[in-house]
Amino acid sequence: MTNTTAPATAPAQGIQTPGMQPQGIGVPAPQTAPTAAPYPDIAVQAIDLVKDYGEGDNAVHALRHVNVAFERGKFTAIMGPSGSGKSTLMHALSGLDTVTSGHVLFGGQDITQFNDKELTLLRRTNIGFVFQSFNLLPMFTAEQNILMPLTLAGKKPDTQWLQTLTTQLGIADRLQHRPSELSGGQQQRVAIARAFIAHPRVVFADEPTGALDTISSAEVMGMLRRFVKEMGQTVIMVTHDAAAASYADRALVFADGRIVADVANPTEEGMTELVMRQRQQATAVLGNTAVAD
Ligand SMILES: Nc1ncnc2c1ncn2[C@@H]1O[C@H](COP(=O)(O)OP(=O)(O)OP(=O)(O)O)[C@@H](O)[C@H]1O
Repeated sequence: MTNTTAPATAPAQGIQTPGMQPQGIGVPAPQTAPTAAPYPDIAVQAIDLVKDYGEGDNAVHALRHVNVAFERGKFTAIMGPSGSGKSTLMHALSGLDTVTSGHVLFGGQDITQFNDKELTLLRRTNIGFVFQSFNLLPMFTAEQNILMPLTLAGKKPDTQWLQTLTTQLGIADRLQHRPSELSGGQQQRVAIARAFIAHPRVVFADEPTGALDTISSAEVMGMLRRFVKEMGQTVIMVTHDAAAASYADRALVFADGRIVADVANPTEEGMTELVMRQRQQATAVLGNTAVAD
């Protein structure tokens, strides 16, 4: 078992912004990296997570000792300026990328200790992904795309769940169409059905509304929210869209590899203001650096 440098508690980190209610989970962090789920309410947790790209003077510090726990059955949005570390955190939490130091507990298991085979199995059975560009396979029908995670895992299709999901998403009559015959909003709904088909513990969504118009975005976000509220799913979403973030139970704001705000029940206006402030601060820092240079 590996010793961690985790603090005694791992609260949701960050500056609590006036007028916004903080939502620190305050989960006691384990003193050593555990192999069983000690905190059943936590779906995934980052402990003292560091990710550096490159070394020495050229190193980019993408994650700077991030501590955060994501509750089961909650919808969390991650916002922040470009380059602040949002995607890096999501890739670390979902086992898509390695970290420099620290731990990721997924269902209580330290996945930073997993080998490639274990990570592939984890992603196939416990994680669903939704991407900005849908990532559907063009030669397959909508139904075949949705069932792909089960097909790859050699599992039988759960026809009842397929029907429930596609009815809820309003695509039950589009299942025999190929992606090119569907609108962007419909393609994203197919991608969402695919993300949930294998009953994953966590669905990670990376800019799910980035390629959609305002109306399709609102529909897709409403559906994600329903899956969380009515079916107890856990969703973690990176977004630049404050309107999308307002569907979440909680929003984290990243800046320069750190969580700088942790907001419960975010509103579009509140998140727009917060992210704007972070962007201005980042620009001011860049300006000062240029002057100093
Ligand atoms: N493979 C890589 N090699 C070197 N640097 C990288 C790599 N991937 C990311 N970075 C750097 O790490 C930092 C964080 O990047 P990350 O993609 O996590 O930011 P982000 O907040 O998701 O940005 P965006 O909103 O633009 O997608 C950035 O400075 C980025 O340039």
